[in-house]
Amino acid sequence: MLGAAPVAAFPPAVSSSPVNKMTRRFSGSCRAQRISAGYSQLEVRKVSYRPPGTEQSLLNQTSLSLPEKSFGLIFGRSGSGKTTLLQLLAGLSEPTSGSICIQKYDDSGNPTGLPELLASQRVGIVFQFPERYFLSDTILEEVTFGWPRQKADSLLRGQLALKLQNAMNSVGLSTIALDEHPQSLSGGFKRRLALAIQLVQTPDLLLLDEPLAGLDWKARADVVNLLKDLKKDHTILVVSHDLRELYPLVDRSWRMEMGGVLKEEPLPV
Ligand SMILES: Nc1ncnc2c1ncn2[C@@H]1O[C@H](COP(=O)(O)OP(=O)(O)OP(=O)(O)O)[C@@H](O)[C@H]1O
Repeated sequence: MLGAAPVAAFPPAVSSSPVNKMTRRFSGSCRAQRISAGYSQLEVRKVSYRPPGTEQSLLNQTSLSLPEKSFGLIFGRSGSGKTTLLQLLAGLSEPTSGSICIQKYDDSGNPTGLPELLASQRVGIVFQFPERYFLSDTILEEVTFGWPRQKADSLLRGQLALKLQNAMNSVGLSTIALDEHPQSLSGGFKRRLALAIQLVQTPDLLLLDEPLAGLDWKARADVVNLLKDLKKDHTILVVSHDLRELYPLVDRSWRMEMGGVLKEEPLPV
């Protein structure tokens, strides 16, 4: 299990920094040149997985692709392999075969460069009932778990404080007291905190296993609204049985069939 790591006691940065609100004006004959930025997407390519020491494959040639800043949802029967796939994506286990990578494309949809393997440091995962794994006595310690406690120079301290502030802002927790106990929060706010713990690492991909499980109707609506906001800036892949509530957010969806076979199909709602 996790040991007691030193914790930073950095206060959030005081001033709120508006994110890129500057607008540019072009006058006369001066024209804005279109920059071809392209896009990147997560690609799971024919991934199979057989746990070490077992004969049975839990995933069978699973493939999916999810463009950046999209919301993907995997549904299917209990025991079909959905959580196993999230664990592979998070780098907690290695596929037996196949690959998990990020591929860049130009605006015309042509691949640019070689695919890059997805680094586990770039992935945040929130397990089912994440509040059960809160270990610290304060919200600040929980979010900054593992940060250097002392001897950080002022530049690093400033950067970490900004990361903390951005993460708390993005989950709507910027006004809560950071010295409160995490377990004193309501159910919905505990889920917000669990998301902030991942977002503070600025992941490229956010994986959520049953984000609405165990919440009352109000907290569920609260988390759905939060995910709608997060979707604007993050690539999110969710495993859930709560199809009706998440339906408005979903860009791509897949059914996981028993035996770990994944098929892209619309949500049956
Ligand atoms: N390390 C392992 N060794 C052997 N079997 C495993 C291992 N991990 C998971 N399983 C089995 O693999 C199957 C798929 O499990 P998984 O948790 O991925 O399913 P799931 O679709 O997420 O189910 P649920 O919806 O209930 O969470 C289950 O039958 C599970 O018992």
